[in-house]
Amino acid sequence: MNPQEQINQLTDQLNHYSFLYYQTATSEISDFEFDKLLEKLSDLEKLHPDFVREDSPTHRVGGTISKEFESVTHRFPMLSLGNTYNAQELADFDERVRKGLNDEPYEYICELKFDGVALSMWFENGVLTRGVTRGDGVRGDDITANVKTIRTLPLNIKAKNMPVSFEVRGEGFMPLSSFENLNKEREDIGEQLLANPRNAASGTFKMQDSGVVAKRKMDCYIYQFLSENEIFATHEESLIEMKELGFNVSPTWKKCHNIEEVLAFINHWDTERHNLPLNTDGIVIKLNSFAQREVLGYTAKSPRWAIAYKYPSESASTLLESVSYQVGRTGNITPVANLKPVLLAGTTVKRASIHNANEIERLDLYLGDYVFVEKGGEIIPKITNVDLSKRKDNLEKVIFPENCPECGTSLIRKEGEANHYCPNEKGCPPQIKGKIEHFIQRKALNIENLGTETIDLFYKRGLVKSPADLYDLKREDLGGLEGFKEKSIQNILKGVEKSKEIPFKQVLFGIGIRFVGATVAEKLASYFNNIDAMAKATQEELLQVPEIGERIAQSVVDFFQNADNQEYIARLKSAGLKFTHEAIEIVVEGDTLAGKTFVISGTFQNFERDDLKIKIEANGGKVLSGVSGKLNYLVAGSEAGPSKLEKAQKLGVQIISEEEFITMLEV
Ligand SMILES: NC(=O)c1ccc[n+]([C@@H]2O[C@H](COP(=O)([O-])OP(=O)(O)OC[C@H]3O[C@@H](n4cnc5c(N)ncnc54)[C@H](O)[C@@H]3O)[C@@H](O)[C@H]2O)c1
Ligand SMILES: [Zn+2]
Repeated sequence: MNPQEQINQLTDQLNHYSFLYYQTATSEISDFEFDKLLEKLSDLEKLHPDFVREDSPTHRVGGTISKEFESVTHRFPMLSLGNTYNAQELADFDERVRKGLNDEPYEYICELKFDGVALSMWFENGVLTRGVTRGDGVRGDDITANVKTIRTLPLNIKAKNMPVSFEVRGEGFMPLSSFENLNKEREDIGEQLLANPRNAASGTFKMQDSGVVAKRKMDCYIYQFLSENEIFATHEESLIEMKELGFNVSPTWKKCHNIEEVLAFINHWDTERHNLPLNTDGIVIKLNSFAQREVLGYTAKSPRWAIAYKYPSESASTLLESVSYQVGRTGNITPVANLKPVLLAGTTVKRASIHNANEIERLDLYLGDYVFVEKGGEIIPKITNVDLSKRKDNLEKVIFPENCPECGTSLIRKEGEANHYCPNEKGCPPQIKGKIEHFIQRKALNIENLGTETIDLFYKRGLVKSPADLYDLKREDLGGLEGFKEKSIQNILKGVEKSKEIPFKQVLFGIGIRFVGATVAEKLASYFNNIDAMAKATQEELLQVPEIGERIAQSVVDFFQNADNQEYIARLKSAGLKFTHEAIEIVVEGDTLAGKTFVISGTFQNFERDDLKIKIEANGGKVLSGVSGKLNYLVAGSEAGPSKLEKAQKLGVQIISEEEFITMLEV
């Protein structure tokens, strides 16, 4: 291949990876490999400037803008960062800075490189007016409503000495705890898990429904202040002042006077960063003085006064021994690689997920291959690629099975879905056992003393094939079981008995309707009050329930139309489970709000929504569901529905804040 062909090939290849990375949040190669290819292209371009293509990834910021949001032109371009992977490249950077500044003294500020999405927040007269993504660096998506759901982001800056208009930038992220909760919820309802917090964050910030974004408890670390006239002399000053103003500046930054101190910072955080509430993938080293930054300037893609040092993502090579196929509660089939144990980032890895059939095809796996496993931002290690240099002849190709490995039923793959699943809901053992495990979990029927092994045993003995069978269990049935002492038998039966007191919303979650997670079950329970009303509801009626969309509505309708499910519910009913919603008893506190009507919208600092409702009713007020001309007050929280606000304004309904509501109570 001649240099021009090579440049063409690399350009196409890198643009392809970038497209996947930014638009579909998937990576076909590791970031390290991507950056190596980019460096190779950049080197070739320097040698052959005539062949540089217009669409070269070396001089463009990677993202794009999407159709779903209004696009906004940045007042100051939002650039990327140059990156390095080793101390030598870092020393080279330092050398360039030193030369560029003609040996003047200088300082660096080191920060962690937070692994999320870059956000830009505009303030006018102290008020947050816009939140914008980086996009292609010149224009980004206006995602103001979503950005406003970030609790740590002040919506209003009171300080007097601020410019009329200014901008702060930072990294929006999904805290690891939110990420884990979200995946737990998805697991509960049999949905595909999200790969890593960064993808989850970039997907979440681009959602249309900011109510859903609010629930995901996103956060943002602020690391940059911008205004037309520079008001700070150094980056350090700006960080201190922004913190003072109430912005969420991570306290992890440090001033360094030379590259040795920078290296010490890098070493310190290499291990320490794993204790932070979010993923980080490196360190950002920035020149402290703004005047000196001006001197060094920018390339088309990144500032010359800053650089990112990326921690090499830990990767190991090991033998692929076999692939097993796990069947989930909802019939999802997940291929899992069984590996020769290998040490990776301090833990021994024996298994790695391969996600689905597409991934098997992409990797082109053979049993006996040596594969690279990486932990990256992911919780479960994954196979990134095959070490082809070690591939032997006559290996057996890994082929995704056509039949369920547990029950033999032909697998199904719905159009447009990546996953295969086993449709034999009623007869496939792991699906049956999975449903029972789902049913007894703490958030559902909370039956203590029943573990996976016991369920397995009960199932094998033909004692329990459905959660409903639990309620038919008798002392005598369990008496003959090996290893069961009288005491544990009694405990199990007691636990089953106690579950009859569990509130309807938890029972509804426990019965395991597809896509009905704990929160959705709660919404449905309080809307319909009992299971019969819900079972009779049409798709249209279900869509009236707050936050219930097409997919859930359809799944609920399908569930209740199925004769087996009807019998299942009937059995649970006759066992005495609660199928009626018991409204919380309201304890009267006073009558300050007597005769007044309220609609609640958004989220609140001092109350959960339900508590706010109780508070209003306890003080004699009435809560309505929709805004009308007769309504007295709309209590608007931090992400109040725009349509409700608009309607209230039109109809002249008084809109009050949470604080104003609290003051009303104090009168
Ligand atoms: N694997 C793939 O297929 C693939 C494809 C495309 C890009 N990538 C990866 O993405 C990288 C390019 O992404 P990029 O352009 O967003 O660059 P980048 O993520 O390497 O660096 C720039 C970004 O860092 C973030 N950042 C975090 N903490 C910061 C701090 N303290 N100060 C300043 N900025 C901070 C900002 O969001 C900024 O936009 C590549 O180097 C590559 O590793 C991978
Ligand atoms: Zn099966």
